[in-house]
Amino acid sequence: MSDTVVSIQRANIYQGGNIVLRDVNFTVNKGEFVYLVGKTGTGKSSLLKTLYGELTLTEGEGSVVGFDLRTMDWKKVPFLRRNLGVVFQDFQLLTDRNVHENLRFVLKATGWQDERLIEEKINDVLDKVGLRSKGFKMPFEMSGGEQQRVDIARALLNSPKLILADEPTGNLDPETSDEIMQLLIQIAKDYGTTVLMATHDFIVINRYPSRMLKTEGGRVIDSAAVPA
Ligand SMILES: Nc1ncnc2c1ncn2[C@@H]1O[C@H](COP(=O)(O)OP(=O)(O)OP(=O)(O)O)[C@@H](O)[C@H]1O
Repeated sequence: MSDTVVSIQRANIYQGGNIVLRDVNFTVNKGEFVYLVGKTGTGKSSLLKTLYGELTLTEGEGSVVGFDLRTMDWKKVPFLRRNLGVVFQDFQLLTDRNVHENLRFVLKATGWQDERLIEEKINDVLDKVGLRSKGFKMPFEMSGGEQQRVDIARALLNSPKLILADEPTGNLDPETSDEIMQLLIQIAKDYGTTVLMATHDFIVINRYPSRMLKTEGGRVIDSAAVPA
């Protein structure tokens, strides 16, 4: 049981009073790499938002990295978020400061105080994404692929058990998408980090096949639950 990182059971997910997904059932274990796919408007973002506490789960059961989504309130959301890494399509780096300062900002905001540990952590995550020598660069001086690596480094700062990635290759050319995919898969393998990645990119999925959760017709279909 301790290997379960995400568990959603009999969940109904709503947006603005309308049901978007019903009777959602799946679990994801430590170190798994899982795609979240589905046509536009079928509920991928709603599901991700439920997992990171932006949408409240009101029906069914859910736990994410040990947090019970049913008892989640606004006071607990920051604690949940500290145990997650979230990676978006559009990087969302602070444009007025360099890479090192971007990472430092997040650590400070999440309660880190010891300067030596902060330095060590920043170097550690930059190493993990292959950007050790680029800490002084401003975001606008970096390529899209490098910015996405910084975003992944930022997601790794608090050693999350789970990374939620929303279209992380959406703005990248095929070659750079490959590099980012290899990095995410490597992170899952080397550190046992679970990755749940929403994507429309079937080139990526075909090159790096893995378990898929598909939103369709108001349901979530789990490729792991469908007999071959
Ligand atoms: N804040 C909101 N209020 C009301 N309805 C919403 C809200 N956000 C999304 N919806 C509706 O919920 C449904 C699912 O939207 P969602 O954003 O989860 O889909 P998606 O699969 O992530 O789409 P995309 O791939 O375009 O991001 C859609 O019908 C959408 O119009």
